This record gives sequence, C-alpha cells and structure tokens, in this order.
Amino acid sequence: MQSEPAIRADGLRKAYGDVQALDGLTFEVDRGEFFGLLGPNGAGKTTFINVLVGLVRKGGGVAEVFGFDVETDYRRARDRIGIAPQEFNVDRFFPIHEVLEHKAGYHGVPPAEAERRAEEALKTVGIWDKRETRFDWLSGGMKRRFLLARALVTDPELLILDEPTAGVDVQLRRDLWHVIERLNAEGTTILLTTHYIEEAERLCDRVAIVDSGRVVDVSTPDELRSRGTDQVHLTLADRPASVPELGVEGIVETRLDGSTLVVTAQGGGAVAPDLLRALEYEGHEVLDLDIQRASLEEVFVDMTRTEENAEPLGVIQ
Ligand SMILES: Nc1ncnc2c1ncn2[C@@H]1O[C@H](COP(=O)(O)OP(=O)(O)OP(=O)(O)O)[C@@H](O)[C@H]1O
Repeated sequence: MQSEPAIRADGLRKAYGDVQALDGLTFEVDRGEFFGLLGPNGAGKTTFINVLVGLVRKGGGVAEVFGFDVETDYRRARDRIGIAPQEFNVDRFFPIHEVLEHKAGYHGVPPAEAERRAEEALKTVGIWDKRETRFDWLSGGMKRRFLLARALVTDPELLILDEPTAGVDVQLRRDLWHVIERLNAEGTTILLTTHYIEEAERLCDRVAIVDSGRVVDVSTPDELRSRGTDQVHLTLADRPASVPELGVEGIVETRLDGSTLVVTAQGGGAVAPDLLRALEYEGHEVLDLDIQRASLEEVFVDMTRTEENAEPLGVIQ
C-alpha cells in the first residue's frame, strides 16, 4: 500500500436532488503533500471532504484514502484522517481535554496514551491552560485552535482543514500556519480548503481549482500564476505622443498613463528586457521600471467565472 496516494478521487459524483454537488471529481494528492482545494462557494469542496470522512455517501466513482475505499474500508480510511471542520460540532458538556481523550479512545487509542496525546495536542495549539474549560466558554479563536487539537489527537497521516482560519485574526492565523507547516514538514499530508488565496499560495505545494463539482485545474501556485498576465510599468522621460508600437512577443495590451507606459504581458519578467531594448531603439529614455505580477486571485477568478457567478455580490436584478 506504500505507493498508494494519500487521496484518490476518480469520477466522484454526488447529487442532492437536482443539485450535482460532485460531478466527476478526479484528482490525487500525494503522500506528504500540502494540497489546497480552491473553489467558489458551492463548488463541492465540503461535500468532497464529507465523502472522505464518511459523513456523506457518494453517488458514484472512487474515493480512497491511502488506498482504502472510504466506504467499503471505512474504518481503516477514517482512522488515518484528522479533520478540523468548518462548523463547530463539538461535545459541549465536557472539559475540552476530556473531549480529546474520548475522541482518541473512539479511534482505538488506549486511555493512558489518549491522555498523553490530549495534553500534547492542547500544548501544540497553545490552549493547555484552558484544558478544564468547556468548548462553549472558549473564545472564537480558541475554538479554532481546539478544532485543530481535536484533529491532531489521533495522530493522523492525513490532516483535513476546512477553512481553518475563517474569521480569525492575523496573529492566530500565523500561529495556525506555523503549527500546520511543522506537521507537514514532519510528514503529515495536508488537505486545505480556504477562501484566503494568499494562504493557499503561501502554504500549498499544489492546488486544485474546483468548480461545479469538477476539477478545473491542478497546478503549483507558481504555474497557476504564470497563466495570468503581468503588468510592466515603464516610466518614460518624455511623454510620447501616441502609444509606441513595440513588436515584442507576449504583449497583450499597451496603454499610456501620463508618461508611464503600461504593458500587459504574459510573463512580465521575461518580457521586460525586450521592452527596454525596443523602447531605447525607438528613442525613448526609461526612468523607472516596475513589474506587477499576476496574483493567483486574478487567475482563480478568471478560471471560475461563469454566467451564474459573474455578477458582483449585492446586485439584484
Ligand atoms: N445537505 C445538502 N442538501 C442539499 N444540498 C446540499 C447539501 N450540502 C451541499 N449542498 C449543495 O451542494 C453544492 C456544493 O456544496 P458544498 O458545501 O460542498 O460547497 P463548498 O465548495 O464547500 O462551498 P463553500 O465554499 O461555500 O463552503 C451546493 O450547491 C450546496 O448548496
């Protein structure tokens, strides 16, 4: 089983009535990878995660975790997964260290070991001093920390994080990243869904862009960004009378903004030297050059733009 990927989805389908939440979802996550799942609201990310952890029954296709089918081999698949879900679904009547011990016990960890793991998990996320508190009494940020601790208490090989930093402040987000990055460096496979694209960009080895229940693309964040267009701003000593014709390959658009020439191009860094040469040849003096790289966000919005979600939020027709 060593060669099996951490996650394999092949032609995965799930319908809720008329809504096709998963429509042939196909991709793999390698062992040890930090993998991001990006997609607009309703793309099917949570449904996919729920299929993996056995909360939703798939309609068709393959879903495996470390080679174990998530339905026919549920126990072996599920015991390898730790999940920090989007929703707070926590037992509210026990002190949080007990919640963790129960969780570990449920996954077959003996009591003494469960106690040790609960302590370790609470210390890892920095809320050991709150161990006797009930979940409801924790602040919002501490609740997020606790969900991560609960995911860690079974020492999972695959950690699934569904919007782990939704609504948390910058400092806590950094703390959580730090913990998650360390776990990944130690070999834990991470599946992360997030709406913070810079988070995916910074953390993930690869990301899958999901839309309408299908994978639109799987790439490294760098590859994805290179599909967008960059903007090269060239400040000229003299304002040209008209937009210069430069004849450089890769240019998508050229316009003038005062005495600054704004060139939109595929691969701005690569095009910049040719632009400088062409402008010099035409007799222009370049005073300053600034390259603004395409953001992953722009590429993402372009890839997932559809008739339905093209309207800005708040527009009622
Ligand atoms: N229990 C359910 N019953 C009916 N429809 C559902 C159910 N759960 C999800 N859906 C629908 O399935 C589609 C996919 O939803 P899902 O929650 O998986 O998307 P998501 O990518 O996680 O979205 P978000 O980013 O908003 O969390 C949506 O159209 C949603 O309304």
